[in-house]
Amino acid sequence: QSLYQQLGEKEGISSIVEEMLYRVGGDERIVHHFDGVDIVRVHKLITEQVCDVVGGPCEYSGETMRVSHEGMGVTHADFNALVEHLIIAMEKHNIPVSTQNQLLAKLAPMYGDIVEQ
Ligand code: HEM
Repeated sequence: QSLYQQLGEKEGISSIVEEMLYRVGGDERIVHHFDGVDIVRVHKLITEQVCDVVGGPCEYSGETMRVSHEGMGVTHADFNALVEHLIIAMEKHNIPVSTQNQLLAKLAPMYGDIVEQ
């Protein structure tokens, strides 16, 4: 099974990202970054991006990570908080740890373009 299939394909990814964003919305450490943000659009774009980087039949149509997070002042702790919610979301969807780690490894290289402090 490909990583894309292990994550439940587009539908599974969409629902994992939804769960992650829902949890981010309740996290007072980082929710301020999302004030005034069109969360439906961000959900669509992150789903598309994850689908793309895990080899699914999607083409990410959003901005680069550097441009879209520029000036936000996302910290190391903020980044870890979001990843924590992603892990919990994957746990809730019964994604095996080895699969979780494969997705995290695909996202890790984006760290330098997202975190500014
Ligand atoms: C691996 C980690 C992350 C990934 C893969 C990711 C991915 C994305 C993507 C695909 C977008 C849409 C880009 C576009 O507008 O074209 C986006 C937007 C955004 N991200 Fe992230 N992101 C990550 C981490 C974070 C963190 C840690 C924060 C803050 C705590 C954050 C806050 C935001 C906000 C506020 C937007 C909306 C920007 C806007 O529409 O004005 N992101 N992210």
